[in-house]
Amino acid sequence: MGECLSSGRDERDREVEREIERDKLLETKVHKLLLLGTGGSGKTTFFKQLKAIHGEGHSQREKESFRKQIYGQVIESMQILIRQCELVAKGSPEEIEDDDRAENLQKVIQNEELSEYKISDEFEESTKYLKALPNGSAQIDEQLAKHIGKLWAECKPIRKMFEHRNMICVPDSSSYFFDEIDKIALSDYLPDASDILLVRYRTTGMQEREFCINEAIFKILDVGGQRNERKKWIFFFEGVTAILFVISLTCYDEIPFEDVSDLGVDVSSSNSMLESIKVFENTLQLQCFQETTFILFFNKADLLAEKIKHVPITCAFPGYKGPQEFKPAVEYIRNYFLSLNKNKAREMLLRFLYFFNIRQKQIVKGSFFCCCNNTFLFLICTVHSPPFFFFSTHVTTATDSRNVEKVFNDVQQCVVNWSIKHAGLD
Ligand SMILES: Nc1nc2c(ncn2[C@@H]2O[C@H](COP(=O)(O)OP(=O)(O)OP(=O)(O)O)[C@@H](O)[C@H]2O)c(=O)[nH]1
Ligand SMILES: [Mg+2]
Repeated sequence: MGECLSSGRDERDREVEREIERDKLLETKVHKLLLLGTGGSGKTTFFKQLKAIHGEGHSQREKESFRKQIYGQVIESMQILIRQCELVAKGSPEEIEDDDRAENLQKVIQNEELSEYKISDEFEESTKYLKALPNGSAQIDEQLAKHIGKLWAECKPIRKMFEHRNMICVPDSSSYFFDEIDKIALSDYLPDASDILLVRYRTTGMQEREFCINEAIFKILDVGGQRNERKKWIFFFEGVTAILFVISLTCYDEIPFEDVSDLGVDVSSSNSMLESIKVFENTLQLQCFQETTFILFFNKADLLAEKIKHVPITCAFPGYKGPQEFKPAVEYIRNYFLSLNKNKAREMLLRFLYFFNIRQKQIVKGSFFCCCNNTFLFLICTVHSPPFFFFSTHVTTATDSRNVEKVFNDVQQCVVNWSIKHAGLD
């Protein structure tokens, strides 16, 4: 009986020790999460959201810098739209041969009436004003706002050209800023939360921040996703706990920014989704990530819900035979990305397949699917852990704070559980 009591006490002591170790691990360990993905997928938008939700928010200086970015995006977008309308409306290949965007665009819209892109004389003053702005001018005053507002509200060719923004690198969010032009032109204008999330600014280099999410410490790194920026990724690979790989669900009909302005690129073989697939595949194969957790964000769900009604995903996935509807399309894209994994130890049908229901905070062993609020979570582990790593996938809208907050709570739990398991403290 005495032996029984003492062995029970030993067991309890060990459990208490493990709990202390676990708490220590959570308090001291900094989980390094690296945001990767091609340009425009939404990495910085996630980063900004985390700053707003779990960080100190944006300072006055940062807001002033975002204001400058917004001015830049609005002016550049309208200038591109004007130029493309003018070039395409000319209709003669000789006249546009020095401009790749227009050349590419003409191939796509050759069945349309090109004269529909001709901007009529009543807008001449406005187009002249915008074209005469010096390069990099970054200030929107009342007068400039009047011209931009008029072109956006009344000029049909501009609206029509905006529908082809995927071919000419005009960001989706430019329509939002055109609509808000009067607010932006106010002398005391400072961007609000939505403006900050929607401005498009290509990241160069890297920005990092530490966030405390549910008492665990995360260092999150945001890097640039454009081709020349991707060459720098390797400098940030050391000590990564998990890769947060962001994929734009809407880029299946887009041309990569680098190809739009590259002379001689064949647009028929240039596609942002194919580029994202290639980059993901290459990242999976890197030796240093063979035991790293991958968390995939299939982002811009809100935009896909609209785009899928007009543009089939077969542009990038000719093998897709399902309906052009949101759910089956996302499911197909998600499975396509997961199928790129060639690491046997990571493979889906491992001997143990666990699905982790975050809401109920319990592991359900052997079930095949678990769906919590549009978020599919796969927790895959090898039979002989460690090594122990998993894939999890989330369908996200990075501009939606509530969605990001929920997704990161899930990510936090997964990463922390992984750390506990990895340290042998589960
Ligand atoms: N509507 C919508 N817009 C989004 C979403 N995610 C990102 N965006 C917008 O997409 C644009 C590009 O997002 P970024 O976060 O700058 O992309 P990035 O991956 O950091 O791009 P790089 O810095 O070039 O690598 C911005 O205008 C964002 O506001 C989303 O889920 N929904
Ligand atoms: Mg960025």
